[in-house]
Amino acid sequence: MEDTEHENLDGTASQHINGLLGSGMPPATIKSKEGYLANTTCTGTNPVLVDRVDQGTQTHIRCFSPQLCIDLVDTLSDEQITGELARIHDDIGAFIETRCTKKKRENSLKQHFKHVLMTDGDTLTKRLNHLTLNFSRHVGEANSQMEELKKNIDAAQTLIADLQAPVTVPERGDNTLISSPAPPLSPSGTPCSSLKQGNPCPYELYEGNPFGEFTADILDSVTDYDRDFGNRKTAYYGELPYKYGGSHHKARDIVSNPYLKSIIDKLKQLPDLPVSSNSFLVTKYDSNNANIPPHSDNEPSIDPSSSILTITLGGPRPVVFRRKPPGEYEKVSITPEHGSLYIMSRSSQRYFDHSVPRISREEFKGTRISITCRTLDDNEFQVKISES
Ligand SMILES: O=C(O)CCC(=O)C(=O)O
Ligand SMILES: [Fe+2]
Repeated sequence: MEDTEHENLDGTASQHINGLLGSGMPPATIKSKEGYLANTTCTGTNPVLVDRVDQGTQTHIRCFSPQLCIDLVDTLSDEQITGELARIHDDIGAFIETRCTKKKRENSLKQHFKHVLMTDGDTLTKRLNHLTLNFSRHVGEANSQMEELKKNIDAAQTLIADLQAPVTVPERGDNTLISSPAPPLSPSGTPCSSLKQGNPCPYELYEGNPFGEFTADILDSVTDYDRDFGNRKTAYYGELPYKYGGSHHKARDIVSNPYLKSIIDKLKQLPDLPVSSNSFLVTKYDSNNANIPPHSDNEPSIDPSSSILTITLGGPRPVVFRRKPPGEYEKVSITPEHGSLYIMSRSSQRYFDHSVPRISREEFKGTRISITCRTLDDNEFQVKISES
């Protein structure tokens, strides 16, 4: 900080010592003639300079202390006071004439240092405000950089998960799922026939309708939906919380929904289908407008080796799969029947998205409820039940 000009009490201008406490600046020297207070040869130790440690830089500094000056005025001799005043006032003759008594001169000197003290106080406040402002700006910038970093980490984790997932490069004309184990295919014809030859199929149908004995109506009546997305309602059950696309579901024990549990128990007993799912999302499509937009189930929280199994109960709704660019934007759709199960691999999410689009009123044949089962990874992206 530079030395500042300030008005003396009597209206004359003089530079004053401006070694701000804590400012880290070296103490300024008194302007022309050295006064008694700051004159080391006079006092031996230069008492108006105090040692401080600057908090910002942790450096040791010597600061001018106007308060110490005020305290010392009482100890000065007449001659010393006059010397100090001479340092402050250019026209000392005129000054002495108007303030003749020693007491008055003492007071004048004290006033001078009080003024310095206050001016320094103001400067300090301004500087502090300035620093606070700068600091908040830096904190703001750091926060947005942190957000950006989090997004990048998420994206990187997804990429790593995708790369680590077992990918079976399909033979030309091989329309099987992009991972093993492959469950039995539906006898109802070859799926994915509309995909270009050589492109792997994003789903596989489990043979038959293993969940035909269950009903959408009963499941609906016993299910406590925890999210209403406007276009669909969902209820989540699982031992870990589940986070996707800006939504967050708390962990909820599936035993609280015995009907759903009996459906999952059945799923776990299906032959040729090892199920390690620990996360169950019930989604209700109760009108022609109900839908889920195109998306991929590619959250880092889903175990890279997880299969994504979807059980359908109730009315038919087409599920559309699209091959992601680069390449052709091919579409393939299925209409899973009541009681059926379709399976996607986690790795297929890298190549395809899927959706349940709106349909016309005429096409709507009743509420569809799907149960999507996934294996969530108990990794850093998940908060344990106890913390949720
Ligand atoms: O209802 C369906 O078949 C799809 C549900 C789905 O894609 C999801 O929950 O991520
Ligand atoms: Fe999905």
